[in-house]
Amino acid sequence: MASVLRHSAKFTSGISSSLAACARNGTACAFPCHAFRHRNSSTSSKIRVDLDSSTGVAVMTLQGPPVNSMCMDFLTDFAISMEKLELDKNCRGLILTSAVPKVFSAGLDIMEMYGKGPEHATVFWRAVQEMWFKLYSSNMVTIAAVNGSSPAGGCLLALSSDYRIMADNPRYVIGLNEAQVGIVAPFWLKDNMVQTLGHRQTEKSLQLAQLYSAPDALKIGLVDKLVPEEKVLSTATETMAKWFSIPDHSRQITKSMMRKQTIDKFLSNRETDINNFANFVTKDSIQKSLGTYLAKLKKKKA
Ligand SMILES: CC/C=C\C/C=C\C/C=C\C=C\CC(=O)SCCNC(=O)CCNC(=O)[C@H](O)C(C)(C)COP(=O)(O)OP(=O)(O)OC[C@H]1O[C@@H](n2cnc3c(N)ncnc32)[C@H](O)[C@@H]1OP(=O)(O)O
Repeated sequence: MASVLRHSAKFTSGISSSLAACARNGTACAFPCHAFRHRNSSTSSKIRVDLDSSTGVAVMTLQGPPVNSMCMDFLTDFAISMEKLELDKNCRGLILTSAVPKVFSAGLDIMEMYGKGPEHATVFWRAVQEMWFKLYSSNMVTIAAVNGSSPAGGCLLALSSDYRIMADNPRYVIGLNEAQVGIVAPFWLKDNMVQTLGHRQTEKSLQLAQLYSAPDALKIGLVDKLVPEEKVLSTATETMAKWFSIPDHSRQITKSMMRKQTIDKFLSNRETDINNFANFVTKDSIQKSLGTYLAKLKKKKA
């Protein structure tokens, strides 16, 4: 990542230090509390992170136009940012959002899977796994503030968070449409979706590669709440306060208990999954599907 965390915090009063202590200890603290904030910012080309140490909330803003697609740089920045936040005692919660108008994330960058050899596929898939694993197994409270369309890998970010708030715009879509692209959602992401939607709904969604409009996503439980677009981030911040009212240790143990089976299965099969992906994605037939899909995406504009 090009940049490093810059510590721009200004310790201006005893009030701010007691709020920071509140954030560290995981005790309930009434916020938004705008006074005397401590802010740490980190910016890379694809991702910006702003941590407010006084509230314990970090906002990770995806800023890779045109569509926040997940290329290697994006995945690397994401992993480094997550590691830093996870180690930061001032950080208890993470909000994911996008600075790109109308798009949360278009998912994996198809160019990383098209016309590349097995070595690249291996490195790329490990990075994709790592993104999911870091978010899904995070100790932080994670909230996806989905302020635009969120297909495939974009939906992965939302699904692996603890709570999903989406902009109430029927033109924004979310879902796992891998089958449409000619590829297959990995087992760990399928398991993640089953936990959220149940088996039957997941099976239909995956086989039909369904992208749901925001209202339909709410109906099936793929997102938890719809709010007007301009309120997505503020609602995420308010929601965070509710999750922060639970002591960190008991919430974290509960989260890891709920997610353990999926994580254990992922860890035991991680290398096989990478090999499967590398074999699968480099097959001529899959490359042909990806090429056709890419051409369709480009043609849309013409
Ligand atoms: C045996 C099994 C073993 C292992 C598992 C195997 C396989 C699993 C493999 C993969 C899992 C993959 C998950 C994925 O994430 S695949 C990516 C799927 N993503 C999509 O289908 C989204 C496609 N994009 C869109 O639908 C739209 O772009 C949009 C709704 C997000 C935004 O629409 P806009 O109208 O605002 O923008 P566009 O004009 O469509 O796009 C602008 C620009 O960006 C390019 N682009 C869009 N999406 C991608 C992408 N995902 N990757 C790369 N490039 C993308 C698009 O072509 C335009 O480019 P140009 O400006 O025309 O050059």
